[in-house]
Order: sequence, then structure tokens, then C-alpha cells
Amino acid sequence: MIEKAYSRYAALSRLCKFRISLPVALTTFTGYLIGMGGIAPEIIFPVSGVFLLASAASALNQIQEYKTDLLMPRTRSRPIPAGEISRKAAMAWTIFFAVAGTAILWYFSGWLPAFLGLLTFVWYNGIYTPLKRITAFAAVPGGVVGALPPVIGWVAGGGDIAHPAAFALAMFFFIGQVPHFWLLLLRFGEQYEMAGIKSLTSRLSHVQIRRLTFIWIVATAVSAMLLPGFYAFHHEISAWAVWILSGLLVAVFVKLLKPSLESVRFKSSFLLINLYYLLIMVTFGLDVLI
Ligand code: HEM
Ligand SMILES: CC(C)=CCC/C(C)=C/CC/C(C)=C/COP(=O)(O)OP(=O)(O)O
Repeated sequence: MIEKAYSRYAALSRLCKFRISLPVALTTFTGYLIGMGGIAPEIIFPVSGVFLLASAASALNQIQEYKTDLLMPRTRSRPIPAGEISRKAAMAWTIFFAVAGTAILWYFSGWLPAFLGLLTFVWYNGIYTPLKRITAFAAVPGGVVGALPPVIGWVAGGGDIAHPAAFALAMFFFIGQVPHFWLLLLRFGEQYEMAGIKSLTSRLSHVQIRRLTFIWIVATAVSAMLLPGFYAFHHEISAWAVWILSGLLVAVFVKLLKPSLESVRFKSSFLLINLYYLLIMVTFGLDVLI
């Protein structure tokens, strides 16, 4: 009984990609903290609203892509292609999470966070997902999906959407999503090609993609280093932490330029870049809370 319930939850968590929806909600959490300059119990509303909407978007993405997911070893054990969840049930979860997420955002945080949440949803499922079949550069417009959730938090926390800090924050997350996707391509690009999804690996060599990834990593670091110019940290040490972390990011990934490096150690690289985003968010959070 308990085992059955757990395996149902596990399938749902893979359908809704909780492992990604949670960090996405964390960006909203961070946006809220800096938008309001403190913390309030109401932070739960934009964070849970974005988590639910992100879960709905991921479930819908897997309905949209179940045929290509079946063609890639990386994705063929996802719940729809594996037959664990029917498309009908996945659609029911999508509608339930999307309505609940939008309603929470609208009712508790206001129309603008709800609108931005829906815009992110439409961007991911209506623009990014179909673009993956048309261009190998879909991840660049796709970065908007990473840029909006922190802005939702910022606005829900009372921040002005027209404030330069909101724009700088969005830019950092926009640029930052691109290299973690390029890193994935270095590992799984050929699988994307097999499934008929446009992949940079069919146009560029791995050495070229590594260089491209490094350029985007430098751009990510630069956009982070510029943040203190737009957002007044409460403690000088926080700005130093952002600069040092960003310098370290570039130093760690300069190995991407080594022509002798046959294959990038994917797992540790992917983990490191995600750890960097996490530490930047922790820095923002601690700066407000301490
Ligand atoms: C704020 C937004 C985002 C955050 C915090 C984030 C973070 C993450 C994390 C932590 C993972 C690893 C998940 C795992 O270990 O299973 C991941 C995977 C991934 N991310 Fe992102 N990501 C974001 C936005 C994006 C965007 C906008 C794109 C593409 C345009 C993207 C592309 C991917 C892909 C393709 C994977 C692999 C997915 C999978 O295997 O299911 N991400 N992301
Ligand atoms: C508020 C709101 C709606 C937020 C949306 C957040 C969200 C769903 C982010 C998506 C991140 C992601 C995994 C993109 C990759 O999709 P992919 O299709 O390239 O991945 P795949 O190839 O593994 O299927």
C-alpha cells in the first residue's frame, strides 16, 4: 500500500520535474526577499504558486514530447513513455497544477505575478518547446523561462517591475540558464539528434560547443558581477561574495578551452554550475536576512 503510494508519487515527481520546479521556486523565493528587503510569511504564496505552475509546465512539456522522449535513452523512462502515467492523467495534473498555481499567485500576490507566471508557462510550452524542433538555438529564447520566476518573486515582494535591479536580476538568470543547457548538449546532443530535435552537435564540433559554453559562462559571471551596480547590497561582503564566486566560476570552467580535454566530466560540471546559481541565491538571501 505504502509502496504503491510512493511509486505513484515518484512518477508524479518525474512528470512534474520536482527536481527542477523546486530550484525554479527558489529563484522566486530569492526575488521576493530582495524585492521586499526582508521576509514575511506571505512569501509562501508566490513560491508555491510558481512551484505549481512550473510543475504544470513540465507535465505539459512531457505530454507535448512523449514521442521524442521515447526515442532517447535519457528520457525513455519518463512516466508517459514508460506507461506509468497516461496522457489523460498527465493532462489532468497539468490543468490542476496550472489553475492552482495561477489562482494562488492572483489571489494572494496580485494580477502582475499571476500574469508573469502565465507568461512563463506560455513561453515554455508555447514558444520554447515547439522551437526545439525548428532551431538548435531554442535555449537562447528559452532563457526567458529562467528569467521570469525571480521577477515574479520581486514583484510579489513589493518591488517595482520597472526598477533596474529587476531587469539586472532577470538578465543574470536569462544568461545563466543558457550554459547549463549547452553543457547538457555536450553529453546528450547525439540523442537529441536521434530524436529529431535540432541540436548544436549537428552543426558544431564538441570543441566549438565547449568554447561557446565558456563564452556564455563568462557572460553569466559578468552579468553577476554587474549586479551590485543595480542592486544595493546591505553588506559590502555580499558584493565581494558575488564577485569571488563569479571569478571562481570562470576559473573552474576555463578547462572547457583545453583542446586536449576529450570529454568534459559532465556530472561534476553540471553540478558545479547549478551549485554556483545556488550560492549566488544564498548570498542574496543572507544579505537580506542577516
Ligand atoms: C530558473 C530556472 C532554472 C533552474 C533553476 C534550473 C535548474 C536546473 C537543475 C537543478 C537541473 C538538474 C535537475 C536534475 O538533477 O534532475 C536542470 C536540468 C535541466 N535544465 Fe534547467 N533550470 C532552469 C531553467 C532552464 C531553462 C530555461 C532551460 C532551457 C531553455 C533548462 C534546461 C534544462 C534541461 C534540458 C535539463 C535536463 C532536464 C532533465 O533531464 O529532465 N533549464 N535545470
Ligand atoms: C512559472 C513557470 C511556468 C516556470 C517554468 C519553469 C520551468 C518549467 C523551467 C523548465 C526548465 C527545463 C527543464 C527546461 C528544459 O526543457 P526541455 O524540454 O529542453 O528538457 P527535456 O529535453 O529534458 O525534455
